[in-house]
Amino acid sequence: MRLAFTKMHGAGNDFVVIDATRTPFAPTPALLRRLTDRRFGVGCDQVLVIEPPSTPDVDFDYRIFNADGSEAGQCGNGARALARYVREAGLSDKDRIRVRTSTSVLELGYAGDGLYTVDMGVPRLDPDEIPLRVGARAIRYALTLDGIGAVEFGAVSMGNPHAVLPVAAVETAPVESLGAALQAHPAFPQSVNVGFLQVISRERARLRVCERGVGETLACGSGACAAAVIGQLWGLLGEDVAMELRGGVLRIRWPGEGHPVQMTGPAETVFRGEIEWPS
Ligand SMILES: N[C@@H](CCC[C@H](N)C(=O)O)C(=O)O
Repeated sequence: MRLAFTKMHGAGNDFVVIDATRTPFAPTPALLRRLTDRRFGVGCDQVLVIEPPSTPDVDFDYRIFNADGSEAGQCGNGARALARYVREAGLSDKDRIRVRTSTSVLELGYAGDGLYTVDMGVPRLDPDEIPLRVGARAIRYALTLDGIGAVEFGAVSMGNPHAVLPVAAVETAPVESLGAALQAHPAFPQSVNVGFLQVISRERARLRVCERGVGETLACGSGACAAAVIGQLWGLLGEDVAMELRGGVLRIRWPGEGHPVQMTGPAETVFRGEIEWPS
């Protein structure tokens, strides 16, 4: 059988997009490995699957699989790629579409100049919703990690769990080692995406993210939203922030608690292809 796919990226966070709007796609772990593996397969951080809507209030369902095969509830960069895919493939003639992930409903649209905007929904700050096992909600949490010591961070769910750590310089931050240690901590029962945030001014910050199920990526859209929310709650960032990631810049707007986060950034199509499956 031949499986058609589209390789895309959003600020360097790369995807294999499968259009399952006409033909159902039920990925096995082996097929996901073939699609995500950068040496023995196509290669990507996430596989994104577009499906027919499961409820009438959305245009499409949107499933997200990390490189390790785990399924995630949110992918902000992927949502911009999806908005571009739907436009290019002529799957909808609407200016804005609504998509359902396993945890969230997102609204996506073209913003002009090659940029796409995603309404990422209202950030969830209650520890039970993240989920984070620490007791009461706080602006900063602390955990003691074996061989590392005490680590302070903010935490939020953007439809997936995020921890955000303040750093003096992202270039020297121990992204993979500290990221992996926090991801394995029992306080995060579903693991966590870990962002390292360097604030430059109230409108500008740098961010590196160790993603759950992947490792460090060139950009993480939900991570950029999480960092903007936590940075604002800490009183360090304003409502509009240019978040500089290794693969590009995302603009994040959050008017404050109870409001949804808007993320604007690029989405590119790299190439289209087919694989034989099973090979
Ligand atoms: N790249 C993403 C997030 C993908 C999912 C994440 N690794 C998780 O497991 O929650 C983004 O742009 O938001």
